[in-house]
Amino acid sequence: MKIAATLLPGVLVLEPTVFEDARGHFFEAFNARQFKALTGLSPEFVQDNQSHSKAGVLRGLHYQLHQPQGKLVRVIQGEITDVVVDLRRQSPSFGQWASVTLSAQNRRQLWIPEGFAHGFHVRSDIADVQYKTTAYWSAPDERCIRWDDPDLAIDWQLTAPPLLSDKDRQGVYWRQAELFP
Ligand SMILES: Cc1cn([C@H]2C[C@H](O)[C@@H](COP(=O)(O)OP(=O)(O)O[C@H]3O[C@@H](C)C(=O)[C@@H](O)[C@H]3O)O2)c(=O)[nH]c1=O
Repeated sequence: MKIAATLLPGVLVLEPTVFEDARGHFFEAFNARQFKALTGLSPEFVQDNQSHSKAGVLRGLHYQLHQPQGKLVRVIQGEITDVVVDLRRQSPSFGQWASVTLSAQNRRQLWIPEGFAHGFHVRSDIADVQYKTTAYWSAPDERCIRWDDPDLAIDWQLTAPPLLSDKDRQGVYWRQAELFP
């Protein structure tokens, strides 16, 4: 497993070691001991989520306010632009965003600690995205920031208007977003 930093402190890119043979390949998608050795962290994951999306779908930017979720995200089919926004008031990168291409081919995983809003845009015909979370989903605790907020000015590298959920169309502007207590 290789690890690389991103522009946002605490957000990490992990790349598993892949063993190829005549049958195909094998890799450990998650190994708690190795994760701790590389990151110093021992997150307790309580949910494994999986979503399937069509080309052009954009989900986000989501976070939970009182029960924040750390997320370990990977793509098992297709390719996405994965985006995080730092909502941690004390952080040197507060209000900044970073994006990483995650695909079934590059097998990269993004570790997003608690304190970030998260979203992704699907660049391939379909994308199956799988992510582990450190807190349970709580509908009343969910918040959504607009993906196209002009102050955040995220470069999603879109070539067409994205396909959004009704909920995501009603995301709030960054300036009005509720921040972690
Ligand atoms: C997130 C979630 C949704 N659901 C249900 C609610 C709803 O009926 C259906 C679809 O939910 P959503 O529209 O919120 O799904 P989606 O827009 O894919 O939401 C996800 O987006 C990405 C970017 C994230 O970071 C995730 O944390 C999550 O917020 O699934 C659960 O049962 N458990 C969950 O953990």
